[in-house]
Amino acid sequence: MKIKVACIQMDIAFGQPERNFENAFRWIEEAARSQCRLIVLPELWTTGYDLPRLNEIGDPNGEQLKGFLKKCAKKFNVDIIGGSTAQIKDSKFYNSLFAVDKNGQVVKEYSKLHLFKLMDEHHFLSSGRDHALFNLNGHTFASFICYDIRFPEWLRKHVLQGAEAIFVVAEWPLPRLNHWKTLLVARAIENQCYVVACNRSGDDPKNTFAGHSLIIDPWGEIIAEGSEGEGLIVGEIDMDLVKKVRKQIPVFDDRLSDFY
Ligand SMILES: NC(=O)CCC(=O)C(=O)O
Repeated sequence: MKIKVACIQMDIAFGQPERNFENAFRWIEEAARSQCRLIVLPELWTTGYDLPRLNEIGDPNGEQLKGFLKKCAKKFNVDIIGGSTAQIKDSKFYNSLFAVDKNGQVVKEYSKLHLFKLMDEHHFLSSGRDHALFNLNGHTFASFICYDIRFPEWLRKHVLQGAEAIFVVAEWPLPRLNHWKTLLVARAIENQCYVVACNRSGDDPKNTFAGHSLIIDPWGEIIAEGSEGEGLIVGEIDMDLVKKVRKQIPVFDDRLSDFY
């Protein structure tokens, strides 16, 4: 089965959810017009890293983002991995991802496990406790948030439980572009699965972001890559290729799990 996917590599208006919802809607409309059936948004795209103002601009129980995603999914008949939002839950803040299918059903909620100290997340956010696995149209996928990709064991755990594609939503800064690309290609090769990684573009008061969203096949080939600016990064993922690569080099049969 082949799926045309789009990463929405958008700029984010700092601390201005309304502007970001308008911008995201335009991009989703354009992706749907380009026949993309699965759409991915970046990390914390509703607010950016305006963490000190989350009391004011955070999303209570993620309802604002979920409502938006459900509406877009049904209107455009697309599945959406809706990036993440600063969710307010039980008086705490989480960096939470929601995925919604084309019928408007929420199929996944995942809150970022590894908080990134360099961007002050640990001062404002709580770490999630969910796994990242979900089912979409008969396929098992897993979705992670930015810094999570530096923890190969966390991603591997999900692949061992059946993930055929890994989705990553990010706000990854430009000075570490080399890490972004290298880590993502490595995650695709070692796990023999697709990696679809959506980064933001633009600046906030502290960072310039890298863009360079990537779609990488299970052989580690980059099939689509963004520039630094805003744009749609589009590619086709072929779930049969995952099986073929895993057959050609049977890493999962050859693992010696008694040793590690
Ligand atoms: N938003 C993030 O988690 C950024 C992670 C990052 O930049 C890194 O180098 O890791």
